Amino acid sequence: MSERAGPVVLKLGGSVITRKDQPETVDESKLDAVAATIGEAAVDSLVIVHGGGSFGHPAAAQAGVSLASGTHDTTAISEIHAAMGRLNEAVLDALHEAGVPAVPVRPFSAGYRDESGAVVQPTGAIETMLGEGFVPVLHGDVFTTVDAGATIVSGDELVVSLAASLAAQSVGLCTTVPGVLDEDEDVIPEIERFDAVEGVLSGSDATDVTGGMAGKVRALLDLDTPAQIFDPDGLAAFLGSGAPGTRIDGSSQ
Ligand SMILES: Nc1ncnc2c1ncn2[C@@H]1O[C@H](COP(=O)(O)OP(=O)(O)OP(=O)(O)O)[C@@H](O)[C@H]1O
Ligand SMILES: C=C(C)CCOP(=O)(O)O
Repeated sequence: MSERAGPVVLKLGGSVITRKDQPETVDESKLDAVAATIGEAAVDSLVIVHGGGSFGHPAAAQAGVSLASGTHDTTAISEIHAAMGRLNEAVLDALHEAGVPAVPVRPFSAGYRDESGAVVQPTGAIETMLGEGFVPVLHGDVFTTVDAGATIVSGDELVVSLAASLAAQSVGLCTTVPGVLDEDEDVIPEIERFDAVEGVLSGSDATDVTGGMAGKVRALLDLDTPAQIFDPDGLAAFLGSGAPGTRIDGSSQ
């Protein structure tokens, strides 16, 4: 019997669904547009992860928390998690409006970072949700961390963890740029090694505690499944099994 293909794993970048230049501001038109595209796509097994945008990053920066820097301040932990909850609710509302059977998965209560810094994100509940025809919606979050209280887990890290543990059939990251751009602002078709593009990768345009495009490319090169980085104009193509934007494939490393 053929193995059932794993899900499509899709990241909605915080720079797409929020106005990263304004605190806790959803970009309603962009969010509704990507939700509509997802609702129109015929994808039978889909996991969505969204970023923190102007909800999570400012709250984390204010508390001095990042991928590597943790806190034991439970007020700060609760505030970051609550900010991400507000964004997760807005994303779920937009997906429901578009007819997507989305359900929330809150990483702070579902996983942790171990003593080596690796993300441990159990998938039993997520696999059961997929089996019931639901679309699990996770997000970058504050994340309990061995010997550091709580750090930040990025949506990109969750995408990598889920893609591996769920044997994703494809991985897509929808952000504000049509792909990873070279020094001439042209889309780089494929990236197989970080050092080949390090010079053109910088952080994000706004507050970002998880490394921006450089962090994204580095995380995706560790994946067994090639990933695509594209903007909302490429989303329909990606969900239709196309390969828009930049392909990140670290398998030859
Ligand atoms: N070489 C590059 N090509 C394209 N974008 C780049 C490059 N270097 C830096 N960037 C910046 O990276 C940003 C995308 O990274 P960012 O982390 O903001 O994405 P995101 O996933 O949408 O956000 P979040 O991490 O909050 O979910 C682009 O908007 C751009 O400003
Ligand atoms: C900053 C927080 C809480 C989430 C970070 O997730 P990302 O925006 O996907 O990097």
